Amino acid sequence: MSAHHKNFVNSITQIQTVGSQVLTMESTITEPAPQLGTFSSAIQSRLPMASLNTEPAFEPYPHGLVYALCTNEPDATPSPFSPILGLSILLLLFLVAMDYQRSLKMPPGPLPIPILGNKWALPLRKPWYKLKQWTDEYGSIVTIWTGRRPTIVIGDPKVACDLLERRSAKYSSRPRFVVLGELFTNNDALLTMPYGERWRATKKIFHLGLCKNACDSYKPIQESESRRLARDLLRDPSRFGKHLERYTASVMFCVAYGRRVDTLDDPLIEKIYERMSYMATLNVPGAFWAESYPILKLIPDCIAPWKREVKRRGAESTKMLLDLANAVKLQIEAPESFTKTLWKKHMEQPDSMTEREIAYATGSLFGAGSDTTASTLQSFILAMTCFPHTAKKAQEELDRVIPKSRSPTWEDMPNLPYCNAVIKETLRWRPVAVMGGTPHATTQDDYYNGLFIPKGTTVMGNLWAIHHNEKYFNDSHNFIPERYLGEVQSGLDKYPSRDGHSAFGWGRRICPGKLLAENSLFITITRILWAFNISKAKDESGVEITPNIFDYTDGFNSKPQPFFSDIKVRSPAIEEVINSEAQEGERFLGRYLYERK
Ligand code: HEM
Repeated sequence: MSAHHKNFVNSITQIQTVGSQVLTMESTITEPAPQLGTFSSAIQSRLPMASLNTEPAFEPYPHGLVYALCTNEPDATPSPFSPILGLSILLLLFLVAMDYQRSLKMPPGPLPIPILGNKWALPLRKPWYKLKQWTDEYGSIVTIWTGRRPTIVIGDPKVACDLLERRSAKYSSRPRFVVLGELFTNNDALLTMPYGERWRATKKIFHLGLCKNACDSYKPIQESESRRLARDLLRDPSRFGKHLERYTASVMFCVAYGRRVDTLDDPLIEKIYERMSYMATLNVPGAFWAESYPILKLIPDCIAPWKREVKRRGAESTKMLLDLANAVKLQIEAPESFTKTLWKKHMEQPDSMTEREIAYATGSLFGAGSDTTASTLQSFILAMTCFPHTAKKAQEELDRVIPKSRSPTWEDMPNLPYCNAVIKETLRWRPVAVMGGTPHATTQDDYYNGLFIPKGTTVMGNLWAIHHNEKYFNDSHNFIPERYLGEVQSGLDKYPSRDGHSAFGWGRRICPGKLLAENSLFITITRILWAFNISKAKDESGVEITPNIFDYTDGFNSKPQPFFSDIKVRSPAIEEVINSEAQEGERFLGRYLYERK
């Protein structure tokens, strides 16, 4: 019997002492030690993992009920509850036995409490650290239990490609999202939609607006907005995070609705961002008991304030998306956009999609595309601040290829291998969808290397473990673009996918906005490197401020916490080009600044 299975047997006996378990089995989250002095020395010496000073938050545990069931003393007076109690205990034991049988064949994992699973051991804050720790302990494929629902956590890119790509016919659904999917969006957003006919039809709609030809047609928007971004960085470099957010918001708004975002103070944009951050809180593993016990969804709204709130916000959000889509319908003179294309199709074939589907398709586009790209760009600035020698190498390449009189363009892409490697390394080093984005789910039973993966299993590719797997990337927290130029990979396993990272996910559920995002990353990253020197900012006493490369936000998408960076234009000649190109960009974008009716 394996250690894992012995654990499970032991755990059955622990059901009666579940209360004390909760007190004693608190987990410690670990992450690489924050750098105190120099970052590079910390990296080189691979400092031991240190405790986070923030304790994981635990929710109240309903152990009282289970404990009462198990310790009920026989009563002298026959009680009408005794048969019910007896039956409940029998049912409980039956379920425990079934779970045990099933788990014997499944990949190993941490000790679950029967019926309750491992939820209590998974911290709400930055769960990807704990998931990686389990990968290190149990292997590249680990089972954890959310209530009685199994989740497979993958920590090796080869396993992820074997299952999520090569066997994508079985691995392309989504788990049940009781709160975000069913209560908040009624599963109308592609991201949480289960695999099937409806998903295929919606995916076709996305393909229409995000295929290579469509993406080529968006390039002038991306180029013009990135010219404006360069001027923003020139005028007010300390607010670089906000400028990057405005850039991606504007590109996505132009693509989705044909209207640009001139400032993030636009109340509409504030509302959209507020919706997105609310959605991110609904998707954190362990945040809602109804995810582990979907039966809780049936509690009447009047006694479930959490449910009332989710539904209220869902209705508000649908109204906002419908208003946005309808504004385009009414605006005949609005430039071409994803929404306009869908309305045209709707007019030709009214049955092809509903108004709500149009609203959700374009709403998902903005929601999935703006924050992800902006966060990746912020990670790029963080990398350039902490690893300035890589920026210098990229600038040497740019200076060789680009004449002084202009900034980089799409045509330069094949001649800039080092810059392309910087982009790949950014996506590997700090993937914004740090736990692999929305998890997949299986639609059939399967076996992998003799291990059973039942139908309905949630499957998560933990990018934090996959992109920092030392079998594929040595010194993985060090920013080394040369990995993608074949210079330092010797002795390591070859990464199993063509990109050399999995930042955009896998198989049939791979990010449909990948090409649009890659285009944005190319045009902004090369422009920033061509135009600016990026270095550590200094405090009032002239001492350099070293940002903490592990200081990232919680939530579904993780981005760097605000940090200081010194961004300075490289020469007066470049400053002149930035200003004149920004003017041209503004002229082009004029058509995207129409008044909403
Ligand atoms: C750097 C930027 C981006 C990153 C890192 C990223 C990453 C991801 C990841 C990891 C997934 C989950 C894939 C999976 O389940 O295997 C995903 C899904 C998705 N992404 Fe992106 N994404 C980015 C930009 C975009 C953009 C620009 C758009 C839209 C134009 C977009 C739209 C979507 C949609 C709609 C899905 C859901 C697909 C489905 O469930 O079938 N993303 N993305």
